[in-house]
Amino acid sequence: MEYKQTNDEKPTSSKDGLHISNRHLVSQKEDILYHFDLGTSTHDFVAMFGDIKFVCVGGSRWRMKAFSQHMAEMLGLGNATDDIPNICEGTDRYNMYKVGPVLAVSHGMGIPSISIMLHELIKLLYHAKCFDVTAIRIGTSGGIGVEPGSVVITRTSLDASFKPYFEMNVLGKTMIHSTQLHTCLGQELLKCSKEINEFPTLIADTMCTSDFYEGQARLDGAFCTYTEEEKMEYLQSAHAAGVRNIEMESSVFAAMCIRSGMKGAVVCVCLLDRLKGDQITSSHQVLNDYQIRPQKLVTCFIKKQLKKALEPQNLSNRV
Ligand SMILES: O=P(O)(O)O[C@H]1O[C@H](CO)[C@@H](O)[C@H]1O
Ligand SMILES: O=c1cc[nH]c(=O)[nH]1
Repeated sequence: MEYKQTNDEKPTSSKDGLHISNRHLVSQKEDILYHFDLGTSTHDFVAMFGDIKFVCVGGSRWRMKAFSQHMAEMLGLGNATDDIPNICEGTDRYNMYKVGPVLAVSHGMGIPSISIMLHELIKLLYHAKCFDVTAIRIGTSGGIGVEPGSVVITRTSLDASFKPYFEMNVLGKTMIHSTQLHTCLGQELLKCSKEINEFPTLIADTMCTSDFYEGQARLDGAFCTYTEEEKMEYLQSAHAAGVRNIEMESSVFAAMCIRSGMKGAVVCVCLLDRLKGDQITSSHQVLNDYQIRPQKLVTCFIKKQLKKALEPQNLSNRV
């Protein structure tokens, strides 16, 4: 097996904006973002998206719509009950909402789904000439040794063998990408949680798996080849390696933030403690309350950043 470390990737084009590293794309006359149903010949990306500073992504389309409605109210750009149009209504793959400088996009479940979305999102921001963009995944996860309802801000995304990188097969070769999230951004988010002071929040490593059942050592999938003791031993070794939650997209999200030059953070609420069980038994109301926690934290962070950008000493600087 051949390994190729790609962290020395040279951007083919970046100016001071987002990096893309694809010389083929630069010479292409038109770029169709197929899964967004958007294209550079049919849409004016600079006019539509040029002011974007924050991109928030999450698995569920309903969560991302509710988040953008909440954001509209918090930024004084509307009411939480106002309808916000889905920019990608021509396709049922992903939903996209824009509220001022904040773009909210759903990504479905798992690495392949978010990876396709991120390729098109990064190209969208590049074509729109966006710069200094912060990307945050707001999600749900299974905790390891933490109280349900706790929010974990990811330090590094680890794979199922607790390795701190994302492996991808390209042309039959294994490419390796770093999965460390932005340290200062994580600290800023933790500060916001302290200010909100409504739910426990911690910075820790997150394990990213390619499956919800066997991939996360559950005993309640359609198939299971291990004992309860083996499951517990695996989860305990994840805990010993520094993992405090498990989800399914953080590795490629972290890798693509680094490759594109976006500051990236992953903020996930824990729906249960996997050391105590596998099934998610909380009521809809409790789960809904949990799901809102990362949104509250990220809204607080974005509001603070926008306020800071408007302070006289920062007005000449970029957000
Ligand atoms: O809450 P979201 O963002 O969907 O993420 C988590 O939930 C899904 C599994 O239920 C996986 O996609 C996992 O990463
Ligand atoms: O246990 C869980 C809960 C949410 N999402 C996951 O990936 N795992």
